[in-house]
Amino acid sequence: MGEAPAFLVDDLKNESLNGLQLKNGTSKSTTIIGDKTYVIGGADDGTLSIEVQIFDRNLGEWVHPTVHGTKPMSCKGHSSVLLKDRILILKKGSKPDDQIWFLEFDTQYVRQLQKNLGTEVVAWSKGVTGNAEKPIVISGPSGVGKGTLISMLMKEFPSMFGFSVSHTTRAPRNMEKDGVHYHFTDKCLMEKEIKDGKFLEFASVHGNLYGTSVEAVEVVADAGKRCILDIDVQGARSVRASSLEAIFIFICPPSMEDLEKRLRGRGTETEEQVLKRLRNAEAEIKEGKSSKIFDFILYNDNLEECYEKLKKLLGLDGFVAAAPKSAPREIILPMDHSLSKIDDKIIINCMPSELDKDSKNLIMLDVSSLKGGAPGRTRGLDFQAISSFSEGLTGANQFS
Ligand SMILES: Nc1nc2c(ncn2[C@@H]2O[C@H](COP(=O)(O)OP(=O)(O)O)[C@@H](O)[C@H]2O)c(=O)[nH]1
Ligand SMILES: Nc1ncnc2c1ncn2[C@@H]1O[C@H](COP(=O)(O)OP(=O)(O)O)[C@@H](O)[C@H]1O
Repeated sequence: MGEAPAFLVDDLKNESLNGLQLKNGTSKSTTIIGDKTYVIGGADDGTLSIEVQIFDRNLGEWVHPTVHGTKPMSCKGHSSVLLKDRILILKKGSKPDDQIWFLEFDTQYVRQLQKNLGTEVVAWSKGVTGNAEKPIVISGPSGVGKGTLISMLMKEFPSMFGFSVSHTTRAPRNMEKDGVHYHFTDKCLMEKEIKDGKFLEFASVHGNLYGTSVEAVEVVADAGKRCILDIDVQGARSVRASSLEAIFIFICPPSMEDLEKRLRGRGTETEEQVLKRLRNAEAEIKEGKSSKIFDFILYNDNLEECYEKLKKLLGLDGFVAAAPKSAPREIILPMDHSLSKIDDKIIINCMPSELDKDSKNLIMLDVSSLKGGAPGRTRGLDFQAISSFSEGLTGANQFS
């Protein structure tokens, strides 16, 4: 059984903190971690901003710079709760249909970035469990058929899968559209955005920079879809080492001759680029087969057969494409609520409304899956409606 509520703050009680510069009309909450006090303030003054100021109690001064949210979001009313090394901020609804939003603010991550120059290190996540299935990472050498297989999957299951649109510094091919196949960008800008913490992973591949932004994955998750990432082996390794749980699939060619034929047949690269990709392919295949990164290795010899195997390992064989997709679950967080944290569970106690005084409204949020790393991990958090605190702790009841 868990400890008593470990830490819970709502509303800044110590207004005497020196130098507190949050705008008028903001609501504030504080969380203390070690020798730092994190003051979270949100304004509803048209700027829809949230800021986090950090007060170093040892030094007796504010740590600069102030941290701002990456997405403009009203945060006039909020509660915050400490979770390991991050603060989870729950935005209170101001409209009846407001949903719960989380703001993850990873203190380790902030500290790390502050040493460099990043300031925008908080990310909002909608309180939707969505499609709880893991994202799919697909890797393999250039020309093996990754794009072809992904297109087939997206075409057959358009409402189930969403493609994570990567950033790249390489030039667009003839048929490629900006924002659809890639976000085409330049090296300086992408390097700055990497420093600012906007990327989940990035790598230099065939002489260009490629990366998956936090936002690219969020867009897919917001649509309640399962995310597919087409990234190279280095990127797969980074994702594997991160807290993003995914299924890792490596696609192999039947032979180097076939790979070369496909790459040349596609006709999108110059001779020099083809040779570079073929040279890199050998190392990628060796790494893909021997490293422990990948859960599955698929040989793309006959395309249709490979596609069927891909569907099978994703549990899609025999799936009727027309079957209704279950809607993402969402919960509504009313203005009046309180938070308790017990072990890895947060219990949100929503006060009954005037009209419905007898209703019990407890929501249990399981945050055990939250690990360290960049913000943006609250996606897919599981929540359940429960009727009592003890039920939440035994986990006996399922959300219905
Ligand atoms: N690490 C990483 N690799 C990526 C990303 N996007 C694409 N790639 C990889 O970059 C490599 C080159 O991609 P591309 O230029 O589109 O050529 P293609 O593999 O021949 O289709 C492929 O191995 C992709 O999987 C990304 O966001 N991160
Ligand atoms: N199993 C296969 N047999 C023959 N050609 C294939 C097969 N799979 C893909 N191709 C072709 O190979 C080329 C490269 O495929 P593509 O999907 O662009 O590879 P990748 O995204 O891995 O670079 C394309 O012209 C595609 O039509």
